[in-house]
Amino acid sequence: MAGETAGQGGAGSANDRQITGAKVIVCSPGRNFVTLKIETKSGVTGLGDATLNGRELAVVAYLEEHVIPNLIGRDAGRIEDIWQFLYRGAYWRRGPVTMSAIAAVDTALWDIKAKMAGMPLVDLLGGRSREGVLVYGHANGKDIEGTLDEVLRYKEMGYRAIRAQSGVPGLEKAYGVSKDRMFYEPAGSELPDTESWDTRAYLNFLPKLFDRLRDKLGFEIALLHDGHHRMTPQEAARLGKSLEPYDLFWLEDATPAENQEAFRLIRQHTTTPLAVGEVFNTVHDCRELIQNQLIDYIRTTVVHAGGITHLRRIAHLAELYQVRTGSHGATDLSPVCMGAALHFDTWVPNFGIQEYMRHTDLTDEVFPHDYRFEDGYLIAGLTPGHGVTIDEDLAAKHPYDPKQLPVARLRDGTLWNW
Ligand SMILES: O=C(O)[C@@H](O)[C@@H](O)[C@H](O)[C@H](O)CO
Ligand SMILES: [Mg+2]
Repeated sequence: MAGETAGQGGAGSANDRQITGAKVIVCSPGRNFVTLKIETKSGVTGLGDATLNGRELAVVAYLEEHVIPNLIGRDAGRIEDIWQFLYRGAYWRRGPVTMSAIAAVDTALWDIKAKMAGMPLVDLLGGRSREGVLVYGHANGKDIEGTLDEVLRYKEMGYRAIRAQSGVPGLEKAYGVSKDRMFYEPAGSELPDTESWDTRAYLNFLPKLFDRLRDKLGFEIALLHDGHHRMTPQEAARLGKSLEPYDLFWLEDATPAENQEAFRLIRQHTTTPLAVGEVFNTVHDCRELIQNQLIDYIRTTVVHAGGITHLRRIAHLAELYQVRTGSHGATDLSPVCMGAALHFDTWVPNFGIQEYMRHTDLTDEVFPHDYRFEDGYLIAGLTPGHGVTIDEDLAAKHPYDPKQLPVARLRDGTLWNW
């Protein structure tokens, strides 16, 4: 770009920072991941996660057709300007596909900038606010005793916070209960499976699960639960109230949050902490929730909420209203997202907790990384950048495998929120 000299866009010269190429790597080491790799003239490259579970190829097309051609020749150091170009310049703003594509670019550019500055991403963001990032794991079972066994197993593994999801009597399937004990992969078929749902059965059952868990565990371990968008506000209020004796760390996705006002009704009835936001893509999806303190934790992520640049804006707004971060971290967010998220989590002042569903060993081989689990925390590494790379040869051995998320229907056949 005309008139640029070293220092205007960060480490290295503008020439070094010039974007010379970018490519999308799609792979499926057990599940699908979409990764954007940006190359600069200096040879320094950066990675961003662009995985949108069940809609992966939409983001691939968006990146390849509408984003990458606009990146070539730009200064990789101008992260904000590129973000604004991709957001405002798109005209059709917001939404999961657009914001996941922008997120991948943004994450890769932050990775490049930190590498060129020779520092771990957390230092570029402002330095460590904590040594380790408190994480929660996913324990689930087909019934109360099965779930209790899994919660105890996660406690043995060193987790200090554990999400508990159980099968519900009378229902063939329930959200969050996996066939494979460690790795819950809901996108299990090329076209959506149909799962049946009965909210009343769930509402009458769940307090019994947490009563048993607290009776066995006591109150030291933080317990979480994901309602996964299934309840009406009034039903969520009833559940939150019934769970108060069990001191949950949070009740997540209590009701669909397109209508942010719905949380006011839940808030009036219960002190159970509320978390929401894994499906949000910009600050506009959660502004009223945060400003009216209708929630306690915001679940937005690096990969689905516009990258580090936008997630930082959401966290700053949340900080003003004493809302803490609690980023989504399911297995359908790649290790690239987890790596960047951990640097963000280690810096962000109003940190709450980080979801950590653990990836399979094969996924970790495709995405070598320097973060590690220790005594209930994840510790971000000291490698310059976000600390995650990709083994492209190994990735190429695991091609895309079309999968979609399930749908849910009530007993009368009504299509419901999965
Ligand atoms: O909180 C969670 O981890 C869940 O809501 C996710 O497992 C979610 O169902 C998947 O990420 C959807 O792809
Ligand atoms: Mg969730």
